[in-house]
Order: sequence, then C-alpha cells, then structure tokens
Amino acid sequence: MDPRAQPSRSTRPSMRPVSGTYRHSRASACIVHTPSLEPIATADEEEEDETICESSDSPRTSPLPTHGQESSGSYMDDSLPPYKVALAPPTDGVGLFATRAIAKGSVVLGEAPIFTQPPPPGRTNSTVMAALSQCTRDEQRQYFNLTNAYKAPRPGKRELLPALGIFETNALPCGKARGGRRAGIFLVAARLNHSCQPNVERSWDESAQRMTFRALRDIVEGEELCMNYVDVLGTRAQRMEELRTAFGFECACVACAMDGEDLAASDRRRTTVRRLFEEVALCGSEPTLGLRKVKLALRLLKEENLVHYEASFCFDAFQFCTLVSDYANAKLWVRKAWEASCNTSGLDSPASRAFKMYWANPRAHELAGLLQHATLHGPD
Ligand SMILES: C[S@@+](CC[C@H](N)C(=O)[O-])C[C@H]1O[C@@H](n2cnc3c(N)ncnc32)[C@H](O)[C@@H]1O
Repeated sequence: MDPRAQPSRSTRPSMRPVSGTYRHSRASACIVHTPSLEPIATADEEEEDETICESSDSPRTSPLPTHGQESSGSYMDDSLPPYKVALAPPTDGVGLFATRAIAKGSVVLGEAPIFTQPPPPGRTNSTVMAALSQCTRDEQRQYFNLTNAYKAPRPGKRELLPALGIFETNALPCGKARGGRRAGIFLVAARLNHSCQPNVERSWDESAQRMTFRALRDIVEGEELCMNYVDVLGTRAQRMEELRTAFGFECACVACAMDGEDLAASDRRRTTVRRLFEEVALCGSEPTLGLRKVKLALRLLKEENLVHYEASFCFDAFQFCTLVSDYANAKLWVRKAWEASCNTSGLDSPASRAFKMYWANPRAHELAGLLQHATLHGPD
C-alpha cells in the first residue's frame, strides 16, 4: 500500500459527504432516532451546499423516466389522485391504496400541512389547539378523526390530551426550527401506514412548504402505499421493538409477517447491509475493498426489495473511484446515485443536484486523486 494512500484528513468523515440524517420516523420522534445509517439528506434536513453550482458541461438532459409532475407535486397523468383510502385489515385502521399502476419515481402525493408545530417543549396540547382554531371546520373534523396512539396508557409513555395525542401519532417532520425540527399535519399522508419494505418515500420542499411523496419502485394497482416510520435495517425483532416503543403498535407489514428461513435470511441481509454501511465509511484507504462492500450491499438491498440507501452506496462507490482517479467509473457510479436520488427525493433535492454536479465534474470532489491511480469497477 502506498503510504501516500492515507488520505488522512478528510477521507473517513467525508465518505458520507452528502450526509445528514434522513429520518423516516414520524414526528412523534420526540422519540429520538439518530440513524447514523441514514444516507442522503432530504430537503428538510440538508442545508444547501453553497459551493455547488452547475458546471457548463453538466448533463443537460435527464436520462430518467418522467417523474410525474415533478416540480408541481401534483398527480401523474390525470387529475385524479392515484390512491384511495380503504380499510387496511392488519392495521386495525385504514391506509392508502393505489388506484392505478404508479411508476417508480413518480409523485404519488404532494401535500401542504394544515398546520405545523415547533419541537417540544414548545409543542403542547394548548399550542396544537391554538393552531387548530385557525383551521377550517372540515380540517378540524378530519383532524379529530385521525388515529390517536396515545388514547390508552402505554408503558413508559404519559397519556396525552387528545389534540396532542393525535398530533404525535400523525405529524411528520417538515423543516427546521430553533432547537429541533418542526412537524406538521398532512391530512392525506396521515393515512399512510408503516412498512419495513416501503414503496413510498417523502421529501420536504422548504421553498414550496410542501411534502412530496414518491414511488420508490413500480407499484401495482391495489397495492397499499406505505412509507417507513423508522429505520428498516434492523432485524424484525429490533424493528418491532422500536415501533412498539415509539409508536405503540405491533408491525403487521409484509416483511414482519415472514417466518422460518425467509425471516432468518431477511434478518441476515438487513444486518449485513447495516454493517456494510458502517464499514464502507472506514474504507477510505482501501478503495478496492470498499467497492466490493458497496456491491455486496447493493445486491442485498435488491434482494430485500429495499431502495433506500442505494444512492448513498453508489455515492460511496463514486468516491472510491475518484480517490484513485478512475473518473470513467466514478461517473457511472454518481450517475446511478443521481438516478436513485431523483427517484426518492426529486430532481431538485440538494443531494440530486450535488450528484449531478459531480457527474459533470467528478474531479471537483475533494477526494479526487488522493490515492495512487487505479482502475476499479463500474456498477453491475
Ligand atoms: C399515522 S397512522 C396511519 C393510518 C392509520 N392506519 C389510520 O387508520 O388512520 C399510524 C397508525 O396506524 C397503525 N399502523 C401503521 N402502520 C402499521 C403497521 N405496519 N402495522 C400495524 N399498524 C400500523 C398504527 O395504529 C399507528 O399508530
């Protein structure tokens, strides 16, 4: 190993340069979930990097399939929403179901909050009631029809008055506030159930003050639309425990319904991806090894039907390639990261824009050329 190949200063930390916490939890994550795992910052969590600008040879045309009405956040190809509310039997409540096929990356729903609240302790039953008083009668009626997971006492949780209990059950993080993150009520999205194999991802558009929900993969008519409230890389037992403690329910999703060898294999894959996520960040001086780990993680994610983390791992692979000046493969990887990021958080998200910029100019990355020249591999 070339001793020069110890990119001491920044390699390790900057293996996750487009970092941040990409929380999947509902805002009742006053239950603090700090997923060191979570890869790509979404619009609600990532300050825009001011150093990023379009270079003149930026890729101009999108090689991606059309992203519905990407920027407007409205529905895909007709004026009717591509979902309906219907009973979701295993959950004791309702959920949202696709009323037609929805293509990967399409906007499923764009919604503004009826009101937002600061993080605790600034959020109380009185502040929620005050915000509700500014809403229409219909919004108030719909609000009080939402699920309240704090109705009955739960171990370790204090009972909450109804308005606050409903808020904590249904609110989603949306934007920053002094001392934490604001959270808001989205009357339609409040009907999205959790799945450990989600098919919908949310991203907050700070400038439009709207939440956009995109299809993580192709969705067939009749399929339930689900996002994930917690990180999904744990074993079933770990995920169940987290959902029970944080949200007070026993997860009835398809991944948690597995048993026997299927469950054991799924647990193994998810824990391996989690381990790889940590290990890849430590491979700054061993790009070949790092890239091998990335490829394994991507294969396991695919087998688990999990799309999250794809962009992050692809970006790691990009960095390994740029470290050794393998710019041809670096471009292939960052393009893949860009495609994955557009599918989950849209063309205009800070991560998507950063990936696009590096696709146009991989040498702009701070790790470029730090190690001895080598040729690695592109995506499979
Ligand atoms: C934000 S609401 C989602 C919509 C809710 N099902 C309804 O009827 O309004 C969250 C609640 O839905 C239920 N839920 C969501 N995901 C679930 C899952 N995977 N398994 C069981 N219950 C779930 C829990 O009761 C949870 O407190």
